Amino acid sequence: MRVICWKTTWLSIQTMELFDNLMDSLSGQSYGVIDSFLTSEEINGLVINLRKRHAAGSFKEAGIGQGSGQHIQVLVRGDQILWLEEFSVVEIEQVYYKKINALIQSLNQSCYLGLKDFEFHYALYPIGAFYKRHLDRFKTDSHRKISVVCYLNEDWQATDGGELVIYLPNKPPVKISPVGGRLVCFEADILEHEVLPATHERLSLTGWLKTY
Ligand SMILES: O=C(O)CCC(=O)C(=O)O
Ligand SMILES: [Fe+2]
Repeated sequence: MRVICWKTTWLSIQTMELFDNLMDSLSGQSYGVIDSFLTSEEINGLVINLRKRHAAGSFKEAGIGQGSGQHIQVLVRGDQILWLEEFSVVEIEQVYYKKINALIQSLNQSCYLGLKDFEFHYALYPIGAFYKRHLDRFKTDSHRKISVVCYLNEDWQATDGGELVIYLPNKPPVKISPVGGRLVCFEADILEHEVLPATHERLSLTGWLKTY
């Protein structure tokens, strides 16, 4: 369990505006997007780290379910993942965590979400891999409040596919392209979503903001 250090974070006016827009969107339609949450240097650093660990064989086929009930099901999801561990966090991951902590602080201050913890994994979707329509929150784990996906694909084109499709109640689904640096947040227990296959490897950092 990670302990979040509630240091006062000084956010730029621009970041505050981005967070405010995200929170409006989250409270209005249960999802929100921040473009350019990461700079291209940050994306680059994370991708280098992701690729190094992938080459070292640290990634595993992602499973479905939780704990010992987890099983691998390529017909449902075809991504490979690596969880970020608290004690092996390299500098560039700390930069990411710092931004996530600032976001958590804003969400708690404005939306009273009581977020205290988070967990993230790298995800690599090989060409053609997908993740069928699903809900992120496990039936037995009500602590995952907000799902957060940050994309690490530089030069992603609309024709590359790999969109995240979010299914909204009583509205047409929304398709979001996994453009590098883009951050998508949505309510983990409310919005079903899926990942469409892509014509390129699709990289991301995916995680959850939790109440404990
Ligand atoms: O990568 C995405 O766009 C979403 C991933 C996802 O739904 C998940 O890992 O649960
Ligand atoms: Fe998901």
